[in-house]
Amino acid sequence: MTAQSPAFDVPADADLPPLALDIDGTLTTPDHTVDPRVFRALPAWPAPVVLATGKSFPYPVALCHFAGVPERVVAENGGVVCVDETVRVAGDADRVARAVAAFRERGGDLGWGEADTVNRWRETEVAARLTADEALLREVADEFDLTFLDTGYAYHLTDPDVSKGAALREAAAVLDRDPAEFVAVGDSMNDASTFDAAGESYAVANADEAARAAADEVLADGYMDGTLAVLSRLVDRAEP
Ligand SMILES: O=C(O)COP(=O)(O)O
Ligand SMILES: [Mg+2]
Repeated sequence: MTAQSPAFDVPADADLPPLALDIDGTLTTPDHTVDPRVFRALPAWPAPVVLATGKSFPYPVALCHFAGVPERVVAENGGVVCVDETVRVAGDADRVARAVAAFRERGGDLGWGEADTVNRWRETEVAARLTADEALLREVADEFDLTFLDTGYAYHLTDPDVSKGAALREAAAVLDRDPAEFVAVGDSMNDASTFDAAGESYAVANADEAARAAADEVLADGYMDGTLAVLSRLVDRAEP
């Protein structure tokens, strides 16, 4: 049986590697919406796919749910890992909360408004809008010993002990896979650790400097076009 997708055919019995895919900038369009081809490509892939994002836990879970694929996700830049029925949460959320309190006391605003659905379900780190006071965020990150990340979509204050890459290693263990079996695609500095953990890594054309430097290869195509180019290449390579 062959599952059809707009960009490639994936034989269901093809020997294809597991994937670690970033979401924003990698599975999306330049308008920040999910590229509709994701809903064909993910279910067609015969090996495990781990979605690794800086977004909070419900976002990648919802994407898996609506794409009809198993819930295999890394959220909050590695703070949360959920693979099949296993969930682990790591990182010093109290320290992050104290850093946010200090940021606010000094006049900072995370920039998401009253409902703040960006942070509402966040368990281990915090995200600020790119319009937030970057210098002040960097100041409190230093003071509270947190990592400052600029993904191009948001600023994050994250426990330095967590990363997408460390989380991918944990996800791989649950899936009984070697992290080196994974092929990773991403676009930002928060994907560099994923690229280190995976055996093969690609930065899409819209990637930032840190992702480009960490990737094995920088793709000619951006966003989902770049990601699909990798998947097509893997399918071609697997064909006898
Ligand atoms: O949440 C962000 O800032 C970016 O999300 P991403 O890791 O899926 O690109
Ligand atoms: Mg991204």
